[in-house]
Amino acid sequence: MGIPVIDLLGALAPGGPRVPEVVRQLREAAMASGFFYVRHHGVDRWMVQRQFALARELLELPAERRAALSIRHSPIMRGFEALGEQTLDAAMKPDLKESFYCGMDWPAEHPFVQAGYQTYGPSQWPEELPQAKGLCEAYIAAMNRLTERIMQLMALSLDLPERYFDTACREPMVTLRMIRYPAHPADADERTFGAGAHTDWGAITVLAQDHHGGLEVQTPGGDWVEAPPMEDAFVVNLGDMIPRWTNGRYHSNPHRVRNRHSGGAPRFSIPFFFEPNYLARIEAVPGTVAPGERPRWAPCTAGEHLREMYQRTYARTPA
Ligand SMILES: O=C(O)CCC(=O)C(=O)O
Ligand SMILES: [Fe+2]
Repeated sequence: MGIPVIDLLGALAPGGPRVPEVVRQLREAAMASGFFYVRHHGVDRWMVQRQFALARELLELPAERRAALSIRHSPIMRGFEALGEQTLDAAMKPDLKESFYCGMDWPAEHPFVQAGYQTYGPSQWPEELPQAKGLCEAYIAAMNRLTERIMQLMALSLDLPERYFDTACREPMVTLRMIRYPAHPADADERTFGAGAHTDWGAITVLAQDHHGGLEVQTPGGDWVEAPPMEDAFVVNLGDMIPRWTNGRYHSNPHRVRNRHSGGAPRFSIPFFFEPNYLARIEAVPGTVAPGERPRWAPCTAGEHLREMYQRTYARTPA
């Protein structure tokens, strides 16, 4: 089973001619692995290319500069993650990747910033790259538009009103991550990964990957399939909040990365993580719990859910 490709042409705006067809395809993908490609997604190609160029510049800053702007210095995990700092699959070795995390620019007086809530606070921008903040914020704005639309299509796919999730998605928790994976070592054992098998934690992840490949996705049957790069397409996958929101009807499947096909070059990828508002209540939506049955998950807030997940893989507690 491959990963389906969903063409968003004619479905990016409410009332578009292809909305019913896209909603059907989305439902099918969400009930299978929770992974799909999107084409004609409305994000300019040059914007994605520019973002990859920036990812390279960021992750090629001298190691001591990156260490000075480490996520360890940020209560909300913004900044640079070093090689081996995260272990996405606790049964495996630490991940062979390094990354830069940033987010939206919230005003210091916003109540969520004041409260120190995860994701709502300042990023750490390197002064050597003065263009970084503007580029990332523009990219995040484009990703926000795309994900908000995917959430609307998802609402339709659950026979809910198109704007059902809009309120929960206001002032969302978003994280943009730029990752560099060194080439997979020739002598690596089977416990070595660029990113160990994991599910994403939020609602929607939109991933731009370079041309090297290396992402693998677990199918509902348990096999691992490659999610090869596709020009001008993003890989979209559902995170753990979606099963919680749909009482298990939609899936967030494990995936992992090994940079094995690049001929020794590093692999870059840019995942954008979209989660609802920190205070949004995540509980089974209407129509997903059969009469007489109990929901599979206890309700929680989106913030509680995310906080628990960071704690598990970084062995530290963000706000
Ligand atoms: O680099 C990739 O292709 C995937 C990264 C990923 O799964 C993540 O950051 O959650
Ligand atoms: Fe992931």
